[in-house]
Amino acid sequence: MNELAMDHCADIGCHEVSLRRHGQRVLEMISCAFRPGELTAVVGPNGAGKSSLLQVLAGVLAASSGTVAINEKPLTEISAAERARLCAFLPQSEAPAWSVSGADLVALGLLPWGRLGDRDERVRAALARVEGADFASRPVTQLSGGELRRVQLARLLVGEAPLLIADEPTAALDVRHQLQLLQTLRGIADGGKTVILALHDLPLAARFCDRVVLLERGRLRAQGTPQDVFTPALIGEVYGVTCEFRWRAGEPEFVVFDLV
Ligand SMILES: Nc1ncnc2c1ncn2[C@@H]1O[C@H](COP(=O)(O)OP(=O)(O)OP(=O)(O)O)[C@@H](O)[C@H]1O
Repeated sequence: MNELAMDHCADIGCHEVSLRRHGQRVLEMISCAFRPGELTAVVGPNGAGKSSLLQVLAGVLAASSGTVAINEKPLTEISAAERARLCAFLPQSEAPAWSVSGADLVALGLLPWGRLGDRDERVRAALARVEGADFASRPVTQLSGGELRRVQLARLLVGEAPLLIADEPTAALDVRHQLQLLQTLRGIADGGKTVILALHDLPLAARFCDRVVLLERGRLRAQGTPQDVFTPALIGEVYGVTCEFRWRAGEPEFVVFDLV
């Protein structure tokens, strides 16, 4: 058996989750489920609650009420060490605290599994997935924004947690690396992992994701397939734009016409 694969799959669900931050209600009675084999995009306007929801799912923030459970076990009953083996999380932004090499930063993603004989090989393979071999020996404080993000993504990908949660993973990437990342994450989901992403890029979400969770001002506005959720009426209303979504052989063409 693979040395890392202790938990093979992760069903994660939240039930009536609400969250208050500094007295402000930022999530209100959110219920949704994420299954192995699925790539889900959490979308919505700025401030809708995407990062907050991802942090609650990853156990970084505790819900004010409601429950989050992985494989039907409440997150509150899962130890931090066990959670780290179940869930790899990439926050929206994260400045490097000190100047380690790219390879050492990626290797942090293996910490939940202790010392591994093939650490270096795993780190090399993860960096290769983001075309980041050249960053292995570079101090991370000397990388560009997109290069650093790719190293952080390699850290997300290096372990074998069955659940991957990434907050705006494509935000700093050029178009080639956005496509490459979504293809990689699609393949990871097809391999049986549960993958949840906050995304602003609706065409990318439509093209690669199985499911979309649409948040609006802390509430769950819609969830379903991209074709269910990405309708001009709904997206237009939630984002305050006029837009057109056309579907051609399952591929979306999305055009924003104007502000409303
Ligand atoms: N640390 C914090 N303390 C208090 N309120 C916060 C904090 N972080 C976010 N908020 C508030 O919570 C709400 C949801 O923020 P969140 O970051 O989850 O939204 P988001 O959908 O990820 O937005 P964006 O697309 O801009 O990243 C917003 O009203 C925001 O102002």
